[in-house]
Amino acid sequence: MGQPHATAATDYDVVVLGAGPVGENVAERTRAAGLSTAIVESELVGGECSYWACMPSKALLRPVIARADSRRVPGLRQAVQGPLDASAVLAHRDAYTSDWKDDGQVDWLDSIGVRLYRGQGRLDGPKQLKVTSPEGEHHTLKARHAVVVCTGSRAVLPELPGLPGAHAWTSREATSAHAVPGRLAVVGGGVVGTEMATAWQGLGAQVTMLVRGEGLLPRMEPFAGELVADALREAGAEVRTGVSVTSVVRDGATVTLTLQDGAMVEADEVLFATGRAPRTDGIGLTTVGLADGSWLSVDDSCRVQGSSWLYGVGDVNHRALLTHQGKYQARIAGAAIAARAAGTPILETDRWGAHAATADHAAVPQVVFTDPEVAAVGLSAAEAEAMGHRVRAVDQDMSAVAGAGLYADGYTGRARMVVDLDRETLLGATFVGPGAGELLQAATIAVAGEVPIERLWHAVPAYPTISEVWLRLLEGYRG
Ligand SMILES: Cc1cc2nc3c(=O)[nH]c(=O)nc-3n(C[C@H](O)[C@H](O)[C@H](O)COP(=O)(O)OP(=O)(O)OC[C@H]3O[C@@H](n4cnc5c(N)ncnc54)[C@H](O)[C@@H]3O)c2cc1C
Ligand SMILES: NC(=O)c1ccc[n+]([C@@H]2O[C@H](COP(=O)([O-])OP(=O)(O)OC[C@H]3O[C@@H](n4cnc5c(N)ncnc54)[C@H](O)[C@@H]3O)[C@@H](O)[C@H]2O)c1
Repeated sequence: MGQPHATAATDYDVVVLGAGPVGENVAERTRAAGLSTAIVESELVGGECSYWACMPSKALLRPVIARADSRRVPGLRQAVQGPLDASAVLAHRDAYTSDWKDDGQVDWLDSIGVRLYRGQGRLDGPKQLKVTSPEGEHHTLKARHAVVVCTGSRAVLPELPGLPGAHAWTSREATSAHAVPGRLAVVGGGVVGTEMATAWQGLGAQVTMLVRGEGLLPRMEPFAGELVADALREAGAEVRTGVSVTSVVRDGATVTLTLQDGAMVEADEVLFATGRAPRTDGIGLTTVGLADGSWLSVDDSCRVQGSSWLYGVGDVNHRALLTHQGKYQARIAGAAIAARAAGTPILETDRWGAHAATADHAAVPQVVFTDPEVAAVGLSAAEAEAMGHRVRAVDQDMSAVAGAGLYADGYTGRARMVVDLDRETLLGATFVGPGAGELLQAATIAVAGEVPIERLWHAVPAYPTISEVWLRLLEGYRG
């Protein structure tokens, strides 16, 4: 075997570490601005989102939700009573991950003139990275203007006796498994837990959710978690709240979880959906005065606090762990890097300026693809009050809207808008119900646009769509 060899340093205007959706978008923006750009990736170009998160999870969920929706339509219900064809769903998921191959995304990087370095990258002092390729080659990359860390996040497992030997699932296994387990225990009631419980219960597993808090989706309006828990139970899952797992033991095909009251839960697989940690350990942060393994604290242009050249974009900055929000940050950071490289004296970093990711604070949209779907943007009523806003929450039963009744027999859903009483604009909105995800963009525009209620009154929803819930909410506010 030959000795690993080092190449001479190569200079680029911008070097991006991590080619997930966010790193790809930063590179695309800086290239479009005429800056030479290299990107470093240790696994697959496309990142967590393409292979172990958004794409495979939604490919698993779509048939589950479509079947549930169909069963609520008179005349169609009886045609969709059978089980899903799980192997066809898993094959559909495999197609969405391109069988975990990134050729298409590599070709795209090539087409936009971004140089890809495959391997593990780490900072090596200011504006410099070392990359070790899978073949053991070492490359030194120097950045004239910016290094952008987009290394994302990984699942966190709690420290529990027995867990290391229990072959527990994280989000990676939950999105890439090739067989439906008979019994699946899901620990954690956040977004990953509720989506994956919905998917695998729908695919035929017997799911038991073990949630230590009072309910599901604790960061959203309380009715969101309540409606999702009701629906999961109706689909046959067990949802246990206020329980903590204290140990895990795997014995062959069976995993046994012990709870704080001594009760035991047996399953074939257990998913820990208990949050995320930054993938910043071992990437050389200490060589630039930062703590190894820390989330990167950034300003609104996504530049690391106190640095003139280091950026942290996407999950790694912990502002909003969502693909679309990371890609938004990538557009903002890309523009800021280009402006600074061009010597622009003053950047537009004021609220809603071209170089400020203001929406991260005020208008983050999220759809949880459960049945019912949960769609939320901006602040919940509790968050708005905690931030000192004078607010009024207006609620509406979505089943009262003609379009909802037509969409599904016995439609169950609820909507809330949170109004800033001082400005008479929306601070947030939440819709929970079948098909609710597609209602969200209108709310995002209202929140990000700070559209006054008196003008929203003129935005007439078409009859008979579920969007007429807007009219009911506005009537509820205006009386
Ligand atoms: C199960 C699940 C479902 C989700 N569903 C959705 C959804 O429906 N919608 C949504 O908006 N968000 C969703 N998310 C969140 C979304 O996946 C993340 O917000 C998104 O992937 C973040 O993108 P990123 O580019 O910052 O990081 P990542 O996608 O994690 O990409 C980081 C990349 O950096 C690479 N890397 C790391 N360290 C190094 C290194 N030292 N050298 C070289 N390369 C390195 C990694 O290999 C990876 O390719 C989901 C998350 C999970 C877990
Ligand atoms: N559709 C989407 O937009 C989507 C889908 C999946 C994930 N995501 C993103 O991925 C991120 C990660 O999701 P997640 O669900 O892993 O994290 P999360 O933070 O949303 O939920 C984790 C849950 O686990 C609980 N928990 C933590 N430690 C625990 C323990 N030891 N025992 C029991 N419960 C414990 C927490 O209280 C929390 O409720 C989210 O922030 C979300 O934005 C988005």
